Amino acid sequence: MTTRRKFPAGFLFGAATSSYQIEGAWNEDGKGENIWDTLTHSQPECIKDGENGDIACDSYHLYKQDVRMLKELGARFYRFSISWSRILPTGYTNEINKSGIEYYNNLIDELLSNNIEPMVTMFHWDLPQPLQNLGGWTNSVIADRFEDYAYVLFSHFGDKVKWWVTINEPTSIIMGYSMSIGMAPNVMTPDQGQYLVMHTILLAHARAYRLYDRNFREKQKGKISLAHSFNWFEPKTDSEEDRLSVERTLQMTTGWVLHPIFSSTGDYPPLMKNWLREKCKKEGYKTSHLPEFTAEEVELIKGSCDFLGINHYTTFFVKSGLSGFTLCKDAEITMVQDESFKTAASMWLQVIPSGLRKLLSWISKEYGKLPILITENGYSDHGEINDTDRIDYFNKYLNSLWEAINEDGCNVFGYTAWSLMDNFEWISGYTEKFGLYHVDFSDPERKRTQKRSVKFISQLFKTNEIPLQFTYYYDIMAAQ
Ligand SMILES: O=S(=O)(O)CCCN1CCN(CCO[C@@H]2O[C@H](CO)[C@@H](O)[C@H](O)[C@H]2O)CC1
Repeated sequence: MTTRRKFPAGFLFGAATSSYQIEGAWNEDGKGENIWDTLTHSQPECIKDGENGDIACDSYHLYKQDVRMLKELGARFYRFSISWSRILPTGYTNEINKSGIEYYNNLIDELLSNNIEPMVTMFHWDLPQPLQNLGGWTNSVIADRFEDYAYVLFSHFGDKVKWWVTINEPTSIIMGYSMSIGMAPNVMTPDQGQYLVMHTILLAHARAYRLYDRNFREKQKGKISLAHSFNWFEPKTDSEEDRLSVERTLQMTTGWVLHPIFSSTGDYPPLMKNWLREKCKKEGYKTSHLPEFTAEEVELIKGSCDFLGINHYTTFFVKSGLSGFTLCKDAEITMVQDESFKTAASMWLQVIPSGLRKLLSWISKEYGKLPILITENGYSDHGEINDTDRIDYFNKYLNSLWEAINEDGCNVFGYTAWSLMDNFEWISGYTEKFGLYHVDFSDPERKRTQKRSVKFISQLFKTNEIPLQFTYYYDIMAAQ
């Protein structure tokens, strides 16, 4: 299209990373061990290239270079995560690591002196190992530990940090307790395990939110959310059973997280409660795998977000029944891909931009015009400097976002590119690259180099308008 597509005035553009993926200094200056240190050291076979985050991008020492890159991008904010075990080496607040506090204060001050807003993710998967030894997120006591950790963060950084994301991607965290794909802590719990993990995560998130309400909000005036991984789903065929499968998948992956927080009733989605009660009974279990919230817990969680953070990458096609890959076994559905769409270096990531507009409209229909921040969106390749596929991806997804805002009236107030720079991509190690900046992991200096997509993103960030000279034609989904 040749029409100029401008985002609303004041639209917030930024870039994101996470502590374990970029910092390195895994055991430096008093940092404690976390579950990704444990996994990559004791089970390197879980990682595609056997690699780890011991050094990663070495941002613990090179954070000033990272801020320079954000400045060059014209980023309004930087979404980074704080390593729980760098602040609290044992996970408990009996020992607060001064060097950890100092590192994040230095990073925050460097950002603020460059007019870049710090946006802090409190937990991005790197749980202190001692807390995993208690059972990790399957143990509801972690909600208490998370509230204590939140108190330390609000007290030390809340005067300068006005944007908080409590927990990154609850439905990805459960993978480490329920799927044998190698995500930390890589413990296979019985089927009930993933539901205990989500139960604790929702309580932990809400406890941090209410703590902020009670002790900090009046003085610090910040905003808090969580970041939900929301990949869209399309029915594989237009059969009734495939369309029902999509609705069931949406309720049992996204409703699982958002219904307790954003629905008028709170609590888990009725469809999910009924489906699991029937399924567990049929399979001979005494009770449903889904734990129950008390009435006060329903109230504690309901409304516990000032905005909604959405991480979106791709769309899956869903058919009923279990006949292959699925991210929601209990929904009895299978997720397939359509080879007519381009696939990134990450096999799970297909370029289907219409999915972003559709999921935003689904949220509006389900929960109303919530203020939404896209907290992650990006494309992976093998580290090419001339990353035209990444530009094509951003161009298409930003057009889809623009249409959701301007044609569907969705209340999206910002967008975060994943990621500022190439980094440790979890079980894919360094074999898949999401960065706007290339990082040379064979260079002890971890040299950062601008990729071509920086030209596209920096022009977007600075003009608030989708650059036209990069325009490619939309995929067929958007045309339908
Ligand atoms: O192939 S499978 O589907 O069986 C599992 C593969 C592992 N998935 C990949 C996608 N990730 C959600 C996105 O994960 C997010 O997106 C980024 C890119 O992945 C990460 O770097 C960020 O840390 C994370 O917030 C969850 C873990």
